[in-house]
Amino acid sequence: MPVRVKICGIRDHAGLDAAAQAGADWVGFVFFSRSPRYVTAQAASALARDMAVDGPKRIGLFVRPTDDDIRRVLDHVPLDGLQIYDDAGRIEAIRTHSGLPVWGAVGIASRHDLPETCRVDGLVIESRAPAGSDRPGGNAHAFDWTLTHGWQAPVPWLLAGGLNPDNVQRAIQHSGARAVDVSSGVESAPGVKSPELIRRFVQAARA
Ligand SMILES: O=C(O)c1ccccc1N[C@@H]1O[C@H](COP(=O)(O)O)[C@@H](O)[C@H]1O
Repeated sequence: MPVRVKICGIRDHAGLDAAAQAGADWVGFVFFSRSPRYVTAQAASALARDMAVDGPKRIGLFVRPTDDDIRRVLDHVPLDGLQIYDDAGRIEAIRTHSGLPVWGAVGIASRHDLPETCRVDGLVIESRAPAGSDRPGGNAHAFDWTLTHGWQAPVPWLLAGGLNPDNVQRAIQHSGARAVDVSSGVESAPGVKSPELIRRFVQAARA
């Protein structure tokens, strides 16, 4: 099974088309207004509705959302799953209410942060946000990939944080990840996806 790839922070058709043509498994839409990758529900709807049924699955990323925040987006955008930054109990509740597959994001500083049990559909394992950052992810910040080596993950997981076309293969080898997630590392400027970097990233992850 090839390594699976998520391209997060899609904001325009150029990025979306590049991700789909490169064969990405998932694309992410960021519904967090402090992010340079923020998209409104209306903008994401225009992108998501044009996607082929056999193309990448559509993941909505939320940071500490209320149920209404999620409902307002789902009223417009046909999402296939949610990526949530919140505490474990709240993420499980969102899974119950939304009826969609839910991935919980977990910031890792040491091996002790890796969950041994959970009640979600997947985990996004990434570095803790650096001090002073106003967002919990999307900081182009990597952690020690060997921390996940040999971890008995309770559910499928993605490796994220600071990945790019030049380091993704090393990251896969050191971490043992079978799925990877990237945002900053495939951009020419914050929030601007580069079709060329997207192509190179997917190719490198699957090499
Ligand atoms: O991309 C963002 O701006 C963002 C904002 C808030 C939470 C998460 C965010 N992005 C996610 O963070 C990881 C790693 O991103 P990067 O490759 O280091 O930029 C990834 O899951 C993004 O989807």
